[in-house]
Amino acid sequence: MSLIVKIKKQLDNFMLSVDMELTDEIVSVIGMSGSGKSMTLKCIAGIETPDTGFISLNDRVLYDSKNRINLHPGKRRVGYLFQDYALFPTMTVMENICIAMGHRDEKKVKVWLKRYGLDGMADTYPDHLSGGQRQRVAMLRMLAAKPECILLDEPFSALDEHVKRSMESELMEMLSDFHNPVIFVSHNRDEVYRLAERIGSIESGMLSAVRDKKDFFMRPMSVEQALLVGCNNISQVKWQDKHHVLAVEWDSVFEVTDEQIEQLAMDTDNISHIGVFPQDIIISASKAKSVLAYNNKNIIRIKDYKIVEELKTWEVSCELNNDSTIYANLPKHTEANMLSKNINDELYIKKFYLLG
Ligand SMILES: Nc1ncnc2c1ncn2[C@@H]1O[C@H](COP(=O)(O)OP(=O)(O)OP(=O)(O)O)[C@@H](O)[C@H]1O
Repeated sequence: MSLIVKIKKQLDNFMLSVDMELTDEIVSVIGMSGSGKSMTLKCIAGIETPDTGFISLNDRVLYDSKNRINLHPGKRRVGYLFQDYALFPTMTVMENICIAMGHRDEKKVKVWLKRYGLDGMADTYPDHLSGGQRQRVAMLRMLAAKPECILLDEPFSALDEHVKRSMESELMEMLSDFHNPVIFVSHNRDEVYRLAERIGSIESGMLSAVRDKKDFFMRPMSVEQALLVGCNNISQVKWQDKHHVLAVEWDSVFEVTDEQIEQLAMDTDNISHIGVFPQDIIISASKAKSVLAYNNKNIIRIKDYKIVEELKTWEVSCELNNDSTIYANLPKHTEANMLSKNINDELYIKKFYLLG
């Protein structure tokens, strides 16, 4: 079971370049808005045509610019689930699914409908279904066509928050019998972390190496990857010597260990920025002693701060002398009044990432 995609396509403002190989697994493609995620899926599905390259699915060539092969979308055996489901509005649920099967097997469809909470809805038209029901029909229709690969483009974005989670587990259940490649595009970090096994990001038009999801989330390597995984405190750096970098925007020196250098996937010359997750910042004075071992390194001095109550955390936005801002997160169980008493004028950085 494999999907090989090696394509280039000139878009309005940049060249999209994708080189990836999937087996029986769920890979998530993430990236900023407009980075080319949907275009990548459309090229695989055959709705858009790359300028050059090659796409194959289980050894069937879907697209090959050199040999002028460009299979019609209907012949690719690629299931594509859009954000807006695109059911045929003038067909009932039964008809929508049967047309994808290529034949009418009402008995089988009724079993599927029952299994996915759509019992008695065979004769209903899409207009009369809720968002979650339409989503289930679209998923069943996609699977009824027996695809050899599935592309999911923001499949839950049109659903209410409480429906999203149940649709997500239903989708995972449906996919548990699907031993073929799946590509999943979503803006929602939690969703990506739960569903995907590996992740790749599109940065400046280029798909990065597709990495294990834990590694991707815990060890961002570039500024874009850092922002995508929530490591949103970023500063440019200048090397002072082999073990020290100056974070320019924060006017602070950070000590780089040999271990960090060994773990780098790039040359230290290519390090341009430093990134810190909001949860890796210690802001309370009571903890200061334990971190004094940092010996005046990995400390950022602040001028002022504001505390904003978020749903799950306290967000502390700290203003620096040069007016830049650093965000720290504290668990919700920290009392707000304790918080304000304990904040001093220094932030202690527990962990930071060197970014290229
Ligand atoms: N047919 C086309 N020809 C050239 N460029 C296009 C075409 N369609 C879209 N684009 C451009 O391609 C870029 C990528 O669009 P795409 O929809 O793939 O982004 P995306 O990463 O899916 O964004 P979002 O997360 O906002 O959905 C956009 O800048 C868009 O203007």
